[in-house]
Amino acid sequence: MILFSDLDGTLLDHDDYRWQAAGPALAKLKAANIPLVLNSSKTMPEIRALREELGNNDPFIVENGAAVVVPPHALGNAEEEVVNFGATRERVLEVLGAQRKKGARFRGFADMSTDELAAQTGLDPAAAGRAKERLGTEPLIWQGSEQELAEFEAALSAEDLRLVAGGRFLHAMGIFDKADGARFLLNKYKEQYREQYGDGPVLAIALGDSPNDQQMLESADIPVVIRGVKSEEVQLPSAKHAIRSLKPGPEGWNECVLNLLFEYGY
Ligand SMILES: O=C(O)[C@@H](COP(=O)(O)O)O[C@H]1O[C@H](CO)[C@@H](O)[C@H](O)[C@H]1O
Repeated sequence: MILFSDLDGTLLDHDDYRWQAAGPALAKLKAANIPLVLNSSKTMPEIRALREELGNNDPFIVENGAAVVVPPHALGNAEEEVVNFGATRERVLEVLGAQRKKGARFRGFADMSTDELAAQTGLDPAAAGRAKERLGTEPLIWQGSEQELAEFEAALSAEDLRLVAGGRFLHAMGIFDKADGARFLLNKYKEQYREQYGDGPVLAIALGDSPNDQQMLESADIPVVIRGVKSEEVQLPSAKHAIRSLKPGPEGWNECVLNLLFEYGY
C-alpha cells in the first residue's frame, strides 16, 4: 500500500496549516512502514520543511508535479534524485509577462513581496519566503472578468501552458499534473516491491480536496476526497472504491486513513 497526499486543505488545515489532527493515522502509517508521498502545489523548500516536522523520509512531488524528489536511501537511491517535468518557471513567467502586456489582469507570487504573500495566505514570513522559491509554476489571483479569464486560458494553452485551481490560487504551469509524479513513483515502488516480494498488487491510495487533485485521484485505486472549500468541484471517479470524508482537512484525513488501514488489515 502507498499513500499519495495533497497538503493544503487535505493533510494541512486550510486556515492554520496544522497537520496535528492527523497524528494518529500518521503514526500508524509509520509503524506499518507504508510510504506517504506528499504531493502538493507547494515548493521544494516548503515540503522539505514539512517532511522534517513530520519525520517523513519518503519521496515527494512538488509544484503540482513540476518535480519529483527521491531522497537518498529511498527506492534504492544512494543520492538524492530530482526529476523535472514540463516547463520551467522562467518560461511560465515569460508567457505571463507577455499576457500582462496584452491587458491580462492578475497578481502572481512573483509580483508579491514576502510580507504581502504572508498576509494573503496566513503563512508566516519564513514559510511565505519558501513558497516564493518556485521552479516550474506560478500561483496567481485573477483580477479580470470571467470572460477575460477564458481568453487568458486559451492564450496560455496556445503556449502549451494551462491553469489549474488550488484551494486559494490559480496555478499557471506546463502540461503535467500531480498524477504524472504519482505514476512515476508508483512504478518505481512496484519495481522495488517485485524485486523484494515478487509479483503482487500494490494498492495506491490518493487523498486530495481541490480540482488540482482530480487527475491524481483518478489514477489511484482508492481516491479519497477530503471535504474542503473546493471539494464539491472534484468529481469522484465512479468506477472505483471512492470515498468522501465527512470532516474537513486533517481530521477527515485521519478518519479516512485509519478506516482504510483497518479495512486492509493493518
Ligand atoms: O493554491 C493553493 O491554495 C495552494 C494549494 O496547495 P496544495 O496543492 O493543496 O497543497 O498552494 C499555493 O498556496 C500555498 C499557501 O496557501 C503555498 O504554500 C503554495 O506554495 C502555493 O502553491
